[in-house]
Amino acid sequence: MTHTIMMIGYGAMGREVHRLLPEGVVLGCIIEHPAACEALQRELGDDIAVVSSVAACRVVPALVLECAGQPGLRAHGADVLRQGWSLAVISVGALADPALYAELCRAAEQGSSRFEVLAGAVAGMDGLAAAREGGLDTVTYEARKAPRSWQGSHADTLIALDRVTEPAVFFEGSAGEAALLFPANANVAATVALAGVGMEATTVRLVVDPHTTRNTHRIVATGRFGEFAIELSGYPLEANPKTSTLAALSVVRACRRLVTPALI
Ligand SMILES: NC(=O)C1=CN([C@@H]2O[C@H](COP(=O)(O)OP(=O)(O)OC[C@H]3O[C@@H](n4cnc5c(N)ncnc54)[C@H](O)[C@@H]3O)[C@@H](O)[C@H]2O)C=CC1
Ligand SMILES: O=C([O-])CC(=O)C(=O)O
Repeated sequence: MTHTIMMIGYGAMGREVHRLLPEGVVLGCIIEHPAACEALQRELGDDIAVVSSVAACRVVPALVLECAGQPGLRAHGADVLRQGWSLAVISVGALADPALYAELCRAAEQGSSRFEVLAGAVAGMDGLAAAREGGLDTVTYEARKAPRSWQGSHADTLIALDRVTEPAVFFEGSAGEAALLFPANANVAATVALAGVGMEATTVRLVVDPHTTRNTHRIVATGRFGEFAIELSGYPLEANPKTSTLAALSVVRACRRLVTPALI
């Protein structure tokens, strides 16, 4: 049996996910910016429809993968859910906006559908969400990336990225603030918050490190379960140094779950 999926956004991550789709999963439709549709349709040929809205999509996807960035989730997420289609979300930071979160929940109720928050570039979200059931005391999250990975973000206004010679913390605040101020770089802050103690209570530190080529994520949690510290040092995608390879792989895993009887 073949499962047809749809993708919102076909940038660095979308292309990597497409390349690694498991056997039995095919990409049937892509939603992209209107300006990008024609060239992308030419590039991909007729087997994949490239459209600019949910309404124009002629396939009924088994799963919709949002790989479009926070504005893409805002633009199309609710329409997908109202259609009754399952949505896997990678631009999780957009959910730090309570109005969007509520809109997506309403749309899911209307369409009898659901959206899944993907773990993305980090690990341990299963353990954190389980620990929450017993009560969590503190959760902190630190992201450490090279200057080129922060370039073009809000970090440019906080620190001279091209002049740092030692690791430097340029942002400390809540997960909600981080996720919305750094839409292409701090989605994980919102993921950790949603799995744990929420957008306000999750403490976030963002670090620029001129000595690293990795995207490193460190999560420390304490609670009734005990405590854990997880550090994940990921390779950035070549096509976009802001984005970790593992984030794309977590989208591939969501597709794998369509074709395996045992869910892991
Ligand atoms: N949860 C996580 O761990 C992570 C999440 N992300 C999220 O994934 C997003 C995608 O990452 P990349 O592929 O590396 O970014 P990218 O910038 O290479 O690709 C984004 C694609 O989405 C398209 N797009 C933008 N707005 C759209 C809209 N309104 N409708 C349809 N398509 C639209 C763009 O044209 C582009 O092709 C990031 O912006 C970020 O929000 C990235 C890394 C980690
Ligand atoms: O891919 C990463 O390392 C994390 C990232 O960009 C995000 O949280 O938005």
